Amino acid sequence: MADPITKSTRKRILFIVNPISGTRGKESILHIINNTIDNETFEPEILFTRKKGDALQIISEKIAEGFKYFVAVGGDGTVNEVGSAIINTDCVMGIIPLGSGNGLARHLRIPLDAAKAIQVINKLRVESIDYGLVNGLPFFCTCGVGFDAHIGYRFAKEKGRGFFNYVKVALTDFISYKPKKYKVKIDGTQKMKVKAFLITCANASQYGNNAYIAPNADIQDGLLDIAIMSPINLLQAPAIGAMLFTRTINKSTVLQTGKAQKVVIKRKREDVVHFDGEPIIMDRKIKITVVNKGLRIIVP
Ligand SMILES: Nc1ncnc2c1ncn2[C@@H]1O[C@H](COP(=O)(O)OP(=O)(O)OP(=O)(O)O)[C@@H](O)[C@H]1O
Repeated sequence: MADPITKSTRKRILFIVNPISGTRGKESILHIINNTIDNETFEPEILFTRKKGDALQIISEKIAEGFKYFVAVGGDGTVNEVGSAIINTDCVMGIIPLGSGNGLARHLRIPLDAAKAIQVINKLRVESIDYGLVNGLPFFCTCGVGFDAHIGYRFAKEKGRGFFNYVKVALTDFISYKPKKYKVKIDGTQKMKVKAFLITCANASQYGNNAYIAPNADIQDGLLDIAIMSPINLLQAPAIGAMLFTRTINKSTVLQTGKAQKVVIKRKREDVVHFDGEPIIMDRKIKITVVNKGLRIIVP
């Protein structure tokens, strides 16, 4: 008599690889995933994106096929695409951090080594984290206006990726960048007019590459950390840079900080905004809010 057909109880997991993220080639990742994933728990499939925005389309099709686990293989832009596709669902995101900055993975202490990141996925410890919305667009690490948005815009046009290209763009543009005037309203009550080098709303503590703009950010507290940096000159820049990387920027006199559920920023005209380092031109008025624990994610 033939064996009865048994339905697999393995969890279907899709690895979505962004081939252009970071500086490393992605050929070896296929072997690393296949050799490391726990095949008793998971039934893996691996797909490469072909263009920006692909992940959203792929994920909506795969949810219909019964997939619940989606792994972003790339940097914060890839994490943003995968995360945005599954917010407020019972789907779960994993990360293999192969990008340039890897801010969310670093915040969550997901190992930067691919095999070790997959071992974290195998353990399947799931937590819910907050995400932000900037004029309706989700972000998981940071969003902002000013110099960081300007650099995101310039970096997106660069052919090369990676930390050194990022630093090259930042150093080249620092001298010519002109701080701008903003009206800021925090939680509907606190109003201020500022001239700022940048304004960042942080869900996670860092931009990526361990550059901590909001060292005390808690990704589960239902609040955004606001950082308003006053205009700085060339002489101040090295010390400010050092404070970013030593988690002490919140002690600097050039930074005003606070926590909020809602921030409204008004500028003179429409201009660039970044969400997780991805640049986009937005209206002069930007509304930034936070959704408490709206994304399920695998953490160490
Ligand atoms: N196949 C593809 N071809 C071109 N661009 C892609 C493709 N797949 C995704 N993208 C886009 O590539 C951009 C960069 O990806 P990602 O942010 O993951 O890498 P990164 O910039 O090197 O890392 P990080 O954001 O951590 O600094 C994102 O805007 C993403 O949407």
